[in-house]
Amino acid sequence: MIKYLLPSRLLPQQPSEQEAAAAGVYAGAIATACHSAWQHLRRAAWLSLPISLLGLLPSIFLLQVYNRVIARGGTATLTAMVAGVLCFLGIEWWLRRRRARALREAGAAIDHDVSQALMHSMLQRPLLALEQRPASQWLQLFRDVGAMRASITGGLASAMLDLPMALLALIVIGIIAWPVLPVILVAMLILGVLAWWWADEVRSGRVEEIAQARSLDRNTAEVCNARATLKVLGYDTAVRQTWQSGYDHWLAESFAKNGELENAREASHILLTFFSIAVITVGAIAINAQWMSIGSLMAVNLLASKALAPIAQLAGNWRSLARSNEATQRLQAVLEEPVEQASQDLQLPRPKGRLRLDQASFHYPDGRATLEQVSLDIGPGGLHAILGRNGAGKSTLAKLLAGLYRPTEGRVFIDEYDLAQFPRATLGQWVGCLAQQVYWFSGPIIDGLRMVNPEATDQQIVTATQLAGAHAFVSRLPQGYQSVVGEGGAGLSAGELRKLALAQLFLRNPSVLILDEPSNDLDFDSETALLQTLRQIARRHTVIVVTHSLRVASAAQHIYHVRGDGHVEQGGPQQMLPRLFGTARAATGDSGVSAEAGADADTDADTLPRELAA
Ligand SMILES: Nc1ncnc2c1ncn2[C@@H]1O[C@H](COP(=O)(O)OP(=O)(O)OP(=O)(O)O)[C@@H](O)[C@H]1O
Repeated sequence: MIKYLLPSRLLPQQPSEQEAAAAGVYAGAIATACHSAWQHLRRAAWLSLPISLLGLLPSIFLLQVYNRVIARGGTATLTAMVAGVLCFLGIEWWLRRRRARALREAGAAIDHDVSQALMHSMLQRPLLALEQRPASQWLQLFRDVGAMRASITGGLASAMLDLPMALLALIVIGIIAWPVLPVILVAMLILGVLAWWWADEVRSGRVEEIAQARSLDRNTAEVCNARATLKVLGYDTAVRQTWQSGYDHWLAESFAKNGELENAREASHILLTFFSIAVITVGAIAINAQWMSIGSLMAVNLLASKALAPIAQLAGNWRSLARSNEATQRLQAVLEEPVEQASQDLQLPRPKGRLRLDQASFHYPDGRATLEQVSLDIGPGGLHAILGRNGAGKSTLAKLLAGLYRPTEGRVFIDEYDLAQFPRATLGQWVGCLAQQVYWFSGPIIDGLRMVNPEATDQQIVTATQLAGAHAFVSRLPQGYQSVVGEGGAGLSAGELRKLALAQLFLRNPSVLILDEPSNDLDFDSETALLQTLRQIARRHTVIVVTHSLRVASAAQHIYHVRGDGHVEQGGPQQMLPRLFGTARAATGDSGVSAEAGADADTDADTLPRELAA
């Protein structure tokens, strides 16, 4: 953190253009945020100078009261002095408010810039990178931004800004009560050394404590996510024990470190009192020797606390600096990770939907190869099924075709365009996906549908839900399309959620639709209706379905068998299905589909994509 707040000439050399391009585009976000915070911090530092001067007033007032008012009985002088001090107190209050505001603005600049960069960087990363880090870790990173801000707006910043006051207090002490100056200098030295020593102790301990707190957070988040599953499976005892052991470990560490900090704080307090007594003792001796007045001693007592307080305060605030430094390093490392390139300004013609894999291979980061030099030519148009055993690589192939994963070797094309040149946001308009796991954002159903296509008309929304088989059940809800769904789709069944997600996909009207096990959770009639819909859409769009269902596979015109050894074989259903399922074809059950089960009887599915494209 400190590194980023240093003046620019003290900062390490700027990275070369090549290095900057290799790093994430958000790598400079913290430095930029600190630069804007620095403007506010500088204002706070300037404001600290008059505040420091005004901070000397009470001691000068005390000195004058002893030397002029009490010694000479000057009531008029006292009245004038009180009026003057009140006036200056007003000014100090105003200055202090401005300084506090400047610190708040510095904190807000950090919070705003770094949080935004973090959110953008998270949403712009490739899917594979997102899959490597769980949600709880992202939440912790957002909390880290708060830790960075706290070190700027908290006690540490105030202590630093009060350091000029300490210097001024020393100068005044030197002028009005020089015999006690050595005592105060020694006190400052001892407190400074102790602050540094404790800082070291706390720094190392704190990092360990933070690591444990983070691991506990992750564990807690996982248990919270799995709470319903644990209840259903009934094995919460083992999980609770693991969580409890992590929690106890962290609590013990935190308790010990808090103890160390409290010891440091209490020791500072006792030392301050001890030095105050030392000042009075030395002052009394100096008064007896007529080297200074009683007024000077009273004033010096106040001044000594002004000189020593910021140093004592530093001791108690190293913890927030250690936490902030640790948080900043972690955030910097994450922001340096690469993100997807920004979308092109050029509006390219909408592709017809021909997908082509050219000698494409894909390896997961652990080195496992899922696909080896696969070449495929899919579409345009038609219903295509990807089949294979569990773990063979079907979803991986679907993600490659959707541009969600980049091939480690070879290339993937949509029409003549290489997918690698587009960020997912651009590709999403052309290649729509229905994921294996459906997630629905909380809020009214209509908002969730509009989210994917804000320009969709009411008619288009209703047609899309009819086609997806969702209109009937949504209409039956007491609030209809305004019904509020909970986080992740809580309150709806798995099949209902899948139908709504399908409606979202239709609303985007992409050239290629890739559906990962779309008939999961659907009843027989709904699956039949889905097949009818997909076949109709496949007349003008490329529809690719990852499936284990013989009925869905039977409806396809082309089959791609992911063998699990990195290779994919293809052929027509007549040739492939008997080999894969031991039977030539399943009954698709096209007849007798109820209106509630899927596409409404009066919905012309064939016209829907054209209507949505309008
Ligand atoms: N993010 C990942 N990191 C590492 N390996 C992964 C990752 N995702 C999947 N795999 C592995 O890659 C292989 C293929 O996974 P994939 O999800 O493509 O299988 P699938 O054919 O869709 O399986 P299923 O029918 O069970 O859905 C599996 O062995 C899986 O363990």
